[in-house]
Amino acid sequence: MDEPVLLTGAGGRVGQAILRHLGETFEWRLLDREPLSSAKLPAGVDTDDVFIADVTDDAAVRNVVDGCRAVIHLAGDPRPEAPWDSVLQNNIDGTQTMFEAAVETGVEKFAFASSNHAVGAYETDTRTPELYRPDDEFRLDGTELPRPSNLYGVSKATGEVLGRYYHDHHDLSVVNVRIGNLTEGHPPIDYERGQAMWLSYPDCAHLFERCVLAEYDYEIVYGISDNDRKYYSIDRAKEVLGYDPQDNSAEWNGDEHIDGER
Ligand SMILES: NC(=O)C1=CN([C@@H]2O[C@H](COP(=O)(O)OP(=O)(O)OC[C@H]3O[C@@H](n4cnc5c(N)ncnc54)[C@H](O)[C@@H]3O)[C@@H](O)[C@H]2O)C=CC1
Ligand SMILES: O=C1O[C@H](COP(=O)(O)O)[C@@H](O)[C@H](O)[C@H]1O
Repeated sequence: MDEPVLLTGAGGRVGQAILRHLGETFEWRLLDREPLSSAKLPAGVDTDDVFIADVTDDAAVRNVVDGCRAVIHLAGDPRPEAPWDSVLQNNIDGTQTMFEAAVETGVEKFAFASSNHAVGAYETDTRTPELYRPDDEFRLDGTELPRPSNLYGVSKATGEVLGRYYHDHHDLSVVNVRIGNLTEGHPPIDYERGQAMWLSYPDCAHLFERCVLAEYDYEIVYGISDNDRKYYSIDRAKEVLGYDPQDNSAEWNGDEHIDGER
C-alpha cells in the first residue's frame, strides 16, 4: 500500500473540495488546528489519521509528516486583507515549518497553495476590466515575477520562494498552485474577475490529484478551470501535471448551467 498523503488545512474550503472528490483516491493524513467534524472526514479516514495541530509547531508537524510520501499544504490565513502578524505566523512561518519537516522526513512531493494575490498587481487600471473578458489576450503563465496585491499576496510569494530553496538545496519536488477563485457549484455571480479565475470544486480536486501523481522538479502553475475568460495560462499545468479541467465559467448563466445538466 502507498504511503499516505498529508493534507494540511483539511477542514477548510479547498481541503474539503479535495476530500469530497478524492476521499478514496489516497491514504490520507489530515491536519488542521480546528477539530474536523465527522461530516468533513471521507470514508476510510479514521480519527487516528486526523491531527489537530498548528503548522507552526515544529515537533507536532514533524510527527505528522513522518512517513508521508507527499504533502498538500493549504493551512494558513486565506484572507486577502489579513494583517502582517497573521500572515507572518500562519503563512510564512507555518510554510517554512512544513517544508523543513518534509525534507527532514524524506517526503518526495510538496504542493503549495499559492494564490492569485501573489500576482494581483498585474491587474493595472489600464488592463482592467478588459483583462477579465474572453477576447483579451493578456496572459500570465507562471514565469513572471510576483507582483502581490497585498501582504497576504506577499506571504504567498514568499511560500513560493521557500519552495524554490527547498527544491534547490534538498531536491524536494515542489509545485506552487496559484489558486484563482474556488467557488462551489457555479462561478461567482456578477464578478467578472472571479469568473475569469473560477476554479470549480471538481477541477480543484483533479488538479491536486495530479500534483501528487505527476513528476516534476519546481513548478508554478495557475489553478483555474478552463474558463473562456482567462488571463492566467493553464498550459503549464496541462503540460507538466496532466491537468485536464472540465469546467468553464462561460457555461453558466448565474447559477444555471446553460445545458441545464448540473
Ligand atoms: N479559497 C480560495 O479561493 C483560495 C485559497 N487559497 C489558499 O488555499 C488555502 C486554503 O484556503 P481556504 O480553504 O479557502 O481557507 P479556509 O480558511 O477555508 O481553510 C483554511 C484551513 O486552515 C486551517 N488553518 C489556518 N491556519 C492554520 C495553522 N496555523 N495551523 C493549522 N491549521 C490552520 C484553518 O483552521 C482552516 O481549516 C490557503 O492557504 C489559501 O491562501 C489561495 C487562493 C484562492
Ligand atoms: O487567495 C485567495 O483568493 C480568492 C479570490 O480572491 P478575491 O479577491 O477574488 O476574493 C479569495 O476568495 C480567497 O479567500 C483567497 O484565499
